[in-house]
Amino acid sequence: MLKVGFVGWRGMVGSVLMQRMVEDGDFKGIEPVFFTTSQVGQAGPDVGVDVPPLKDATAIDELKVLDVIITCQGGDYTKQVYGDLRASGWKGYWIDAASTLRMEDEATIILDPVNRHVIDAQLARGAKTFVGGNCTVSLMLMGLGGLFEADLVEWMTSMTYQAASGSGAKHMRELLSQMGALRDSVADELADPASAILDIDRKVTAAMRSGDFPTENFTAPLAGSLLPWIDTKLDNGQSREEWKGSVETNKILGLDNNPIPIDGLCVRIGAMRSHSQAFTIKLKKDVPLDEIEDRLAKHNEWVKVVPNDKEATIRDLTPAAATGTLTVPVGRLRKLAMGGEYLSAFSVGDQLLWGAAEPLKRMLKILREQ
Ligand SMILES: NC(=O)C1=CN([C@@H]2O[C@H](COP(=O)(O)OP(=O)(O)OC[C@H]3O[C@@H](n4cnc5c(N)ncnc54)[C@H](OP(=O)(O)O)[C@@H]3O)[C@@H](O)[C@H]2O)C=CC1
Ligand SMILES: N[C@@H](CC(=O)OP(=O)(O)O)C(=O)O
Repeated sequence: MLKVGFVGWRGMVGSVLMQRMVEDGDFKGIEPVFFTTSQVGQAGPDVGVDVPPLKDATAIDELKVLDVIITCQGGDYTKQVYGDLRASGWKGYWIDAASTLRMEDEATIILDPVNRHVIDAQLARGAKTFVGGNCTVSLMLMGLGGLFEADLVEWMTSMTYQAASGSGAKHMRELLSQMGALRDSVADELADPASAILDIDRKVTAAMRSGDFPTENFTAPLAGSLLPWIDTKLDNGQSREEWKGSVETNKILGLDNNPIPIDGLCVRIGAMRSHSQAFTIKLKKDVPLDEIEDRLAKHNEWVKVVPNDKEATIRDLTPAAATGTLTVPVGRLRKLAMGGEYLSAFSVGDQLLWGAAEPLKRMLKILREQ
C-alpha cells in the first residue's frame, strides 16, 4: 500500500484537495500520513480512514519513509525541505502545488487531460517530481486544449480577469470587507430610492480612497476597481504571472524547443475564486468555426463550449456559474475583423479546482495505476 504524506492539507488549496479526494474515495487503498508546520501531535483530519497524529512537516526522517508526498503548503516550504529531502537519498514522488520547482529540469508540470503523454514519458524516464501548473495556465489549457492538440495555434494573447483566491484566503476576506465597506458608506442613500446616483458615486469613491479602507493585503482597493498587476516585475516589463503564461504552457505541452508565443496582461478583479481570460488566437490556418467548436468540445470531458449569444454567455460563461465546479466553459468564439485566422475566445474556471487541487489529485491516481 502506498504511504502518502500530505503537507498543507488544511490550507485553502489543501482543503479543496481533501474535499475532492474524500468525494472520490481516494483515501481508500493508501496509507495517508498528515503533516503540519504548526500543530505537531494534534489529531489528523477525518478522511474516512484512520490516520496517525500530525507529524512535523520539516522532519526529514519522517518524510523519508514515504512513497509519495503531496504538498500544498507553499513555495517557502518547498524551498526549505525539498533539497534536503532529496539530498538525504529519498527517491519518492514529490507532488507540489507551489511554483518553486516548476521550471526546473527535474520537474514535470502536470495537467493530465492535456499532457498525459508528457507525464507518461517522464514517468518512464524515472521522473519523481511533479508540479501543478499556474492556475491561469492550467485553466487556459483545459479550455483551449483542442486547438493546441490539433497544432492550430501560431500565437496567442491572453488578457486575464483573475479572482481574489489566487492571492490566498486573507485576500478573499479582504475583498468581501472592501465590498461591505463600500456598501456601508452609502447605506442611507441606498435605502432611499430618490437619492441621487452621483452622490452615491461620490461617497463610494471617497470611501475607497480613504485611509480607513481595508487594503492591508491587496495594498489597494479591488472592490469597485481592479488591479492590472499580479506578482513581481521582470526585467522585460512583464509581470511574473504574464511570464508564466508562456513558459509554463510550452513546458506543459512539451514544446520547449519550438515554443508558441503567448503573452498578455494579467489583471486582478473582484471575483472570488474563478479566473476568466479573453484570448486573441492567431491560427495557423483559416479553420471553420464549427470545426473549432467541435475540436474544443471533444478535447476533454470538462470543457463546455458556450454558444456565442448573450443569453447563454451571461448564464454559463461567468465566475458565478463556474465556481465550485470542474466545468471549464469556453465561449465568445468568433472570427475577428482581422481575418479568418484570427479567433476570439473567452474562458472561465475555478482556480482552486483545475487551477490547483485537481491536477495533484489526479497525479496520485496515475501513480497508483502504475
Ligand atoms: N491560492 C491559490 O490560488 C494557489 C496556491 N498555490 C500554492 O499553494 C500554496 C498554498 O496556498 P493556500 O492554500 O492559499 O495557502 P493557505 O495560507 O491557505 O495555507 C497554507 C498553510 O498555512 C497554515 N495555516 C495557518 N493558519 C491557518 C488557518 N487558519 N487555516 C488553514 N491553514 C492555516 C497551514 O499549515 P500548517 O498546518 O502547517 O500550519 C496551511 O497548510 C501557495 O503558497 C501556492 O504555492 C497553487 C495554486 C493556486
Ligand atoms: N498567481 C496566481 C495564483 C498562484 O498561486 O499561482 P502560482 O501557483 O503560479 O504561484 C494568482 O494570483 O491568481
